[in-house]
Amino acid sequence: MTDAHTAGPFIAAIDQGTTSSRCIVFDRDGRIVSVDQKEHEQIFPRPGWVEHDANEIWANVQEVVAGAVAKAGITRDDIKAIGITNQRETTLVWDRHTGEPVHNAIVWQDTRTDALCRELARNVGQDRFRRETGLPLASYFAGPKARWLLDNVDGLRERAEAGDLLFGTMDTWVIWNLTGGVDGGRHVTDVTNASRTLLMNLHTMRWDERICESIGVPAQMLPEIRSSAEVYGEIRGGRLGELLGGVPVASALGDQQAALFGQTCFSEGETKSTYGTGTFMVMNTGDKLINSYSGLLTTVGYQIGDAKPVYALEGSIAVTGSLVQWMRDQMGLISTAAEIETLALSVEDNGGAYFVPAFSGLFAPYWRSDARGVIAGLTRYVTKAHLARAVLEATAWQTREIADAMTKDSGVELAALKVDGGMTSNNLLMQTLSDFLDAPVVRPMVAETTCLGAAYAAGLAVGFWNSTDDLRANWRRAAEWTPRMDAATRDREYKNWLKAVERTMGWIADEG
Ligand SMILES: Nc1ncnc2c1ncn2[C@@H]1O[C@H](COP(=O)(O)OP(=O)(O)O)[C@@H](O)[C@H]1O
Ligand SMILES: O=P(O)(O)OC[C@H](O)CO
Repeated sequence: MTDAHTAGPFIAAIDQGTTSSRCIVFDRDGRIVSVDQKEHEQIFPRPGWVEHDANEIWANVQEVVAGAVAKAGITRDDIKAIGITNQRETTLVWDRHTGEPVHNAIVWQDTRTDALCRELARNVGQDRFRRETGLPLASYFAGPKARWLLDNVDGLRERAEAGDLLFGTMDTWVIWNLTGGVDGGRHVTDVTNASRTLLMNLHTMRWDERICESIGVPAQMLPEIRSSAEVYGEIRGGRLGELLGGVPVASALGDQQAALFGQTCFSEGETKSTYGTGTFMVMNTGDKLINSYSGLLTTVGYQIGDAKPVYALEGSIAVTGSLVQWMRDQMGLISTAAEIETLALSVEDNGGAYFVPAFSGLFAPYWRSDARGVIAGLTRYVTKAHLARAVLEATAWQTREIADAMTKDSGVELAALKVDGGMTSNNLLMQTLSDFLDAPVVRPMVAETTCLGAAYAAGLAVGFWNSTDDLRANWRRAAEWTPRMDAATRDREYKNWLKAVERTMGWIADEG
């Protein structure tokens, strides 16, 4: 991967993701110099529960940083800063004296706090959470996960109240370890990650005492909230201390916000959508904190140093790429993810079938945990090729529903959608997306927008890049799709999709 024409200095970025950790070294033009990546175990102790071993993750992070540095053939003097981006919401509590996690990390997909969230909604009400934190009460977010740990691990609440325990999302865990761990590691998070806890007040960018109290998380264990681009500390101690001691740790952004940054969506109204296991569409809303009435999340896009925070609206879709995996692994209808395109292209249309993959309920814009998956419109005519089309269309329609909600909430029509992630290699899907959105869809040259965003923020913090204009100049289009579908067909198909969505609701009794 090393590019012989690339000269230093460089910025490194760590992406601590849901399935793997990776480190990428970038040059001043935002080009990739080297990559190293390692998967970690997905732990499923019970149906609906998903955990990660935080020690394994920290070991992997050290390994991939060392790996990327070695592949680039560079030393600490060549690296001006390191940035962090991470799977959001995944929650960890550890002992500040020993550095040992008290339990596995509870992953964002984990639904064990469903009942707790329903109870909080009954006792405290949804509105207050929405108003102050921008989020609906849902098991997706970090605060209730921390409360679950305090309620379910012996002696934890007492230790938390005594100030012996630290809470963090994965940015916090990685930064604390990078900057010295038990030996003075910095206990910080950034505004984007804090905005996914249900504990931060979006108006003040501080922990909201009343909300922390109603969820039941003691303030003593919470990290300091900092901007997304500033020096939090330096790499110190351990294996990475030897290799990169003194390198500033200079950014933290939740991975979807990092992708917004890496896609250089710096102006109000600019929107990106990342197509991986799930899909996350994020629109920059500038200095406007827009309360969503359409089922979106209000969140922080980024904050560069002392500048004002930039807000965003987000539509999160739980199942997109994972539906393609399901067709491959559970149904055996394809043998690789890429085959879904060939199969879908063997027919003209969906043959009347619509597939709503509400496997674990529906995220945005519905937030219904009582929904379950449905294939509607089946007749004897439908083949596996039609189903392949319906699978791809499901991703495109779910995006369309979120785009509509964003227009409703923000008053801004989507001018174009910047895309990234594994599914964007599917041309049919990208064309379908443009058709359903009736807007251009564009993909950049550097598909690793998440790491790139973290690198950009770290580079800005240490003056490696001077302004967001420098970064914009690095963005290059690799591909563009424009709408080809007539309006009548689009409207008819959209109505059918919405009818299919209705049929998913209320499948699980006594939830919602
Ligand atoms: N050609 C393709 N067509 C449709 N889906 C694809 C294709 N290639 C990969 N995928 C899907 O994209 C996902 C992987 O994308 P990636 O961005 O690596 O995800 P994540 O970062 O969430 O792990 C998988 O769920 C896979 O099924
Ligand atoms: O690690 P990813 O790419 O699956 O992203 C997870 C999201 O941050 C969850 O909110």
